Amino acid sequence: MAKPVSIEVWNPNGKYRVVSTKPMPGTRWINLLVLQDCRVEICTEKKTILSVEDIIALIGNKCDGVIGQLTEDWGETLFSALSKAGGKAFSNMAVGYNNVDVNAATKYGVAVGNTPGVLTETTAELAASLSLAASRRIVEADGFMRAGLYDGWLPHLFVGNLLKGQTVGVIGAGRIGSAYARMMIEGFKMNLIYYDLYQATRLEKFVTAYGQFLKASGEQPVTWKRASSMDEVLQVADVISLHPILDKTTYHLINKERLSKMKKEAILINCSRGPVVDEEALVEHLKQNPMFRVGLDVFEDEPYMKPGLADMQNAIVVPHIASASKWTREGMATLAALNVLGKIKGYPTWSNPNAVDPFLDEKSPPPSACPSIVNAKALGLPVSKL
Ligand SMILES: NC(=O)C1=CN([C@@H]2O[C@H](COP(=O)(O)OP(=O)(O)OC[C@H]3O[C@@H](n4cnc5c(N)ncnc54)[C@H](O)[C@@H]3O)[C@@H](O)[C@H]2O)C=CC1
Ligand SMILES: O=C(O)C(=O)CO
Repeated sequence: MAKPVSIEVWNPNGKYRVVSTKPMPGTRWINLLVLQDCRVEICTEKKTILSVEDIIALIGNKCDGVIGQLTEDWGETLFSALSKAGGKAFSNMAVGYNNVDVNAATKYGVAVGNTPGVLTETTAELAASLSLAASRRIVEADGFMRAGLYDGWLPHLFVGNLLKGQTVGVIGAGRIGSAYARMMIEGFKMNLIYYDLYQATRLEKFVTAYGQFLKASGEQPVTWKRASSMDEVLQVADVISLHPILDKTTYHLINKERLSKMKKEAILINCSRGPVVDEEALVEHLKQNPMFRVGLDVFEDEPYMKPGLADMQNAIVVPHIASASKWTREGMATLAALNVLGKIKGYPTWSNPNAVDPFLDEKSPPPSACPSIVNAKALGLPVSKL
């Protein structure tokens, strides 16, 4: 770091120094930290992505914990700097933590938090929005209107796909993948095929029960299938949505060969992480297959798009906004702050990171626990009995 970064300070005389690398939505997260004797320093630098050097400067000589962002490279260098400054806690303001070297954090005794659950429905809603926008060509049609090209109703104007009765394919049927699947099944009566390393039992039960309900109402029941391979999903589904974590096993999960297995008129949605898709291969596929459509919230080299993608009419692109609802972003800030606070105060970790609601209830104080620490086991941290 060359020069000091600009900061805003809350509770200057607080005992514990907590740094947030970005201003975050809402004030509850600040109040919770201040109430527990933290001096909160928020980086207000007008630079979207902070470098490792910027963050080292923010950490300084004494820092108890940091709340960071998914755009930052939290590896050996930063965890070593944080540990030298006496820090024992870091939390991403995100559920995904592929930007964090968890082993390095563990080596330096730093707990790594993330923010599961609070963004499940919001993210799934964006995936559903992109699915609808792509199937009904909403963005193309909007551009056509604004360009003054509409001169009357035509039988062939922006004809898209009907979702009802088609098959939705989910790759990675965890929290978000399952929530998305439910929206598409319940909302549009699509059948489900999914691929995950684990069985999505609750999702399967839901589809079975919903299918029975539809049948009892005299309607066509919906069905589900757990695919034995990802390729089966690609071959069968009309709309495919990607929701796995990003790791070595999911890097370029969708590549040239896999794209070629999908239906020519399929829709591919990605609200997981950009590198899950080989974006260059995708651009080529979009060029060769004009009826194939994609809805992308994430990109391989964010904030950039691969050459040619922005020119494709059959692609809808939005800037990583899947979790961007007010309630969710405020909740993410709260969970991230409570992860850091909990570790500083020596609280145990919450027993179930899939059930973090008690931390989000603004009317009552949060439990004395860290909502979600991903290396809790490796660090031997106690588990909350609450
Ligand atoms: N675009 C955005 O703004 C957002 C993106 N995300 C991304 O979504 C990801 C998923 O989040 P959650 O659903 O909360 O996580 P989760 O852990 O509940 O679900 C991930 C699922 O992926 C599955 N999986 C892992 N490796 C796989 C593989 N090789 N093949 C197939 N499935 C595999 C897991 O078994 C799990 O069921 C996050 O890790 C993050 O990267 C999450 C929130 C917002
Ligand atoms: O939480 C995440 O992983 C995101 O991508 C932003 O919500």
